[in-house]
Amino acid sequence: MRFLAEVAQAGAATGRHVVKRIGIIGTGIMGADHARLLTDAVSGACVGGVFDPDAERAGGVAARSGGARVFADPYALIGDDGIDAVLIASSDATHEEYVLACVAAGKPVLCEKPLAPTTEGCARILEAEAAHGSRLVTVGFMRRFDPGYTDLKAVLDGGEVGIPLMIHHVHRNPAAVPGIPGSALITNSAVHELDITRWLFGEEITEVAVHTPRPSGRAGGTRDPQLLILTTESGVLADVEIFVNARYGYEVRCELVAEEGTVTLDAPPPTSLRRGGLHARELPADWRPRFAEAYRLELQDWIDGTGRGATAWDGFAATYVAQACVAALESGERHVVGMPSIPRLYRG
Ligand SMILES: NC(=O)c1ccc[n+]([C@@H]2O[C@H](COP(=O)([O-])OP(=O)(O)OC[C@H]3O[C@@H](n4cnc5c(N)ncnc54)[C@H](O)[C@@H]3O)[C@@H](O)[C@H]2O)c1
Ligand SMILES: O[C@H]1[C@H](O)[C@@H](O)[C@H](O)[C@@H](O)[C@H]1O
Repeated sequence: MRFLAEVAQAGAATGRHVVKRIGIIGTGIMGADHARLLTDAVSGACVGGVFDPDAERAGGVAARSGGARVFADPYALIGDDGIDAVLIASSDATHEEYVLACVAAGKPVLCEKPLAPTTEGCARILEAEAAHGSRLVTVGFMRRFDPGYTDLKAVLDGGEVGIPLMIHHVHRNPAAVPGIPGSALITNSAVHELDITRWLFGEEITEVAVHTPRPSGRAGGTRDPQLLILTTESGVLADVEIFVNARYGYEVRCELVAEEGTVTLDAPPPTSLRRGGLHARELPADWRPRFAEAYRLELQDWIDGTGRGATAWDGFAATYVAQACVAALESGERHVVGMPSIPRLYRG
């Protein structure tokens, strides 16, 4: 984020240590976790204020963040002179209105994924940023900072395994809210694989298909699991198994298949137990332990203004492909994505 970089430079020039005061909107699981990281694990930042409709929850996070202010109005937080940048971790449907308010106020904003659940909502954000004239928005696709994914990309980009042909993704959660629509598996969960596939290969997804086996009896009527088949511009085939009621734990892994070899991204930690005829490794209950380092690096990058995070365009593109996948799920047919061309603000 250019603004945060400028603040840092100003601090360096005057010899003062500048701490950016972050306002957090939404202090549920992710908002609380980001507040903890900003307070304890990220340098150059503090939590300046929080808002959540659940005032008690907001108060608890503020107290654990060194006594941050609790705002009664999210727009007052966004407009406050004591808040340098905003982190949005409220529910998906609320992201658009808060991101637009941040852009209107000229404040850098890190918005949890998805940027917005609809392409229309994402497009309104692109228009607002274009009218502002520079990038303010970062999207919380934290896998771009996960050491496993960055290693995999380095091997691929270094040419060590040659031309990529296929990638197999597995994304499993232990349990989801019973009966959620099948589309939510795509827009809320598989959207990570849509982003990471674009990022890994540096190209767009052009065609999608979605297959469903008989649904798990544990899914309360949801079409779960699903198998997404994606084709990229150069002809790489990516399959994504998304299974949000897998019961046994949280797991994300993948295997890249290329002309000269394969690269496997397995689930950390590396420690495993051999005992009584078994070789076992503990699995986390959710994404926070699995991607702890990715969240920390993502936040540090945002605070430092290095700008490696996903842009509003990346947020738009992921939602655009997700919408094509939802159409493919509903029709049972293959869909051509037809991605619009990238606006000038996001080129290069
Ligand atoms: N990057 C990741 O790996 C990751 C992981 C989990 C969740 N997420 C995303 O983070 C966001 C939050 O997810 P969560 O798991 O923390 O959910 P959560 O339900 O635990 O928290 C959401 C919070 O938003 C608050 N909220 C509801 N309506 C609001 C409004 N109008 N204004 C402000 N706050 C409002 C709720 O009171 C709640 O405290 C979601 O968009 C989700 O998709 C990202
Ligand atoms: O909102 C969460 C989050 O984005 C996690 O990273 C993902 O693994 C889950 O499937 C999803 O429900």
